[in-house]
Amino acid sequence: MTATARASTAIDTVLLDIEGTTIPVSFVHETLFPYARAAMPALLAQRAGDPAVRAAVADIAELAPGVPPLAQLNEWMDQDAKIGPLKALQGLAWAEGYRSGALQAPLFADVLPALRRWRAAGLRLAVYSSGSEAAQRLIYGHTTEGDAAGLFDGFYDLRIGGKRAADSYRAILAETGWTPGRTLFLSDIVAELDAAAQAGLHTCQLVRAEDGTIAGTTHPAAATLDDVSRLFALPAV
Ligand SMILES: CSCCC(=O)C(=O)COP(=O)(O)O
Ligand SMILES: [Mg+2]
Repeated sequence: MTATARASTAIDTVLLDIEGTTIPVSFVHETLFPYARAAMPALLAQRAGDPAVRAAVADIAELAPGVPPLAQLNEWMDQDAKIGPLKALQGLAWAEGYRSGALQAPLFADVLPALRRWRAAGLRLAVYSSGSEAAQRLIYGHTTEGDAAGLFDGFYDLRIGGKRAADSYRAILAETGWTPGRTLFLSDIVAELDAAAQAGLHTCQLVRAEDGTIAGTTHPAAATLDDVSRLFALPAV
């Protein structure tokens, strides 16, 4: 693996992480996660008949037999566990926050202009996050700069597998038919980039000053999506 981008490579698809890549870690950890934690007891009690809640509770019972669902969810939230039923229920909790206007997602300032430019130039854009597909559509549908969800062609979540496993990226490639050598994965987390690189994708680490991201040494690094444009010869300002 090399930390030098191959600028001559014709990238046609950009797959993006969310937290720490397009949206500050602080928004997820200091706004979204506490909002979901506070909403969880009422969500379980008042919407127990909702098929999505029932399915998540059934998944919890299978993963943690005999543990009360709320206790298990609190433990997972304490651990920041990336696990399907927690992510599904967090997404349901956030839906109400976005609907009421209590939640609005702050994109890093460079994100929307770059995504619009890339998209206008014909690049395919997709999201891969541990947050549920519904939560991904919500966060991009309710940014402080308006609805940006339409910029993306695909949304991939834990259904495909965890972000630190190379097989997850292989599964996305198998499902979409994308060419790995023309696909660029952007994330702030080196373990995720390592997994994507193992599957043959190009990688670039977003090292966000606001998040205090620690730069690795094994992937090209960029402070903004404009830097990504320069490193990978994507349409730039
Ligand atoms: C859909 S925004 C919330 C993201 C989330 O729940 C999370 O755990 C962060 O995951 P990511 O894979 O984007 O780092
Ligand atoms: Mg991230």
